[in-house]
Amino acid sequence: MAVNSDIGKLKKVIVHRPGQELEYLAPLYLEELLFDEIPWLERAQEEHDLFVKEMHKNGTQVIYITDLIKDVLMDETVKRSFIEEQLKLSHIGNQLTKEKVIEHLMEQNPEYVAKNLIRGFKRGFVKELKEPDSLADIIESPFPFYLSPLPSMYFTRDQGITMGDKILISSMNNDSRRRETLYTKYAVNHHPLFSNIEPLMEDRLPAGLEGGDLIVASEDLLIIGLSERTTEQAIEALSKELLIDNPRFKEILVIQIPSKRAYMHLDTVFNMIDYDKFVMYPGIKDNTYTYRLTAGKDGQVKAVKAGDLNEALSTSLKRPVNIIYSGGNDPITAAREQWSDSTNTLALAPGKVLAYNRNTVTNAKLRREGIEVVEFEGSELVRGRGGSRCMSMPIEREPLK
Ligand SMILES: NC(=O)NCCC[C@H](N)C(=O)O
Repeated sequence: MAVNSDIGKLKKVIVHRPGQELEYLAPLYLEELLFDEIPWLERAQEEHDLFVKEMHKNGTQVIYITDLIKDVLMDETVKRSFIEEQLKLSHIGNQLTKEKVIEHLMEQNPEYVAKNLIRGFKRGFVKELKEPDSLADIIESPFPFYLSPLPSMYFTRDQGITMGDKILISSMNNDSRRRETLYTKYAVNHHPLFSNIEPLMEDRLPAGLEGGDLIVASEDLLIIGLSERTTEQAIEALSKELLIDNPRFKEILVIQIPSKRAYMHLDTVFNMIDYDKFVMYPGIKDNTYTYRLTAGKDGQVKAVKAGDLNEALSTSLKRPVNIIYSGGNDPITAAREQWSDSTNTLALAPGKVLAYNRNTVTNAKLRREGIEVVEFEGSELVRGRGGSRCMSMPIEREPLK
């Protein structure tokens, strides 16, 4: 089981079917939970099922993260530790209340725990467990949750990245997404599915490194986005690990994109779709910078500016590359389709991508450039600001020829 590219035929992938967490979204705290709009759950689930169906047609094994967690929570010790770690990151201010919630969850079956820690718990829930008599229980607060919902849970890409036979658990930039990675961590550490995949760096990664910023371009080359979510500190720590301490790549190419909500990760504006083809949102062309990181002679990572993106990619991949601009030649269309994740396609195989059908101009352009585009409807899913790449965590791809 390994991932040595971002385009090899997709064999196994981890996803999350959106659940009731989307019904806990409300306008007052949308920004805090990193959403811009409120999706309609039933339709979002139907769309997600279509997304999964297309992957099945491609011969991909699709695994739901909640199923993995249900399995690992059968062990009572693991269950307690998972619940306790989740609650450490909660808004529950009173220790007794926290203990009551832990005991309540320990009495529930693994499915309830796996799903409801994603859905979240409202503050009013405490009344079912104990007299709300502590200051923390009764305090007036505009935020109605003891445990926030995790509405971005269906963007499994961001939660972990398989590189070769190792997996890196992301260190999320925002508090509101931090609990998501506990699902990945517990699956990786306790589920037999991961018996051949080792975790990388464990808890040694500084905050600010999310999967949407990483592209395993080849066995030798890792591309990392320096973005709103991924910091230079985290990139430096990861490069030291991957280039010097436990060398896995010959080179890391950093692509710095504008730090902006609409482009929160590299894969919202730039993506690899074939051996030599990339799709990119043209609106960031003039504000994108590249840096090449390699192992220096002194046991330190050496960074140099890598210049023009096309040249940098060609040099790193040792072949000429074709950067295909999304949205046609019209800046308004390009910006509209970027907002709807036109570049956020998932490679099912080299030159074959899964994409939202709404990005008609980009999809037509990709086809003209020889890419096979498989479409699905994602009008509700897109409201969370992510496409098929964001919604998938590949754990096995066929090696490239
Ligand atoms: N790789 C991605 O670009 N993921 C999309 C994440 C969307 C989520 N609502 C967020 O803002 O973090």
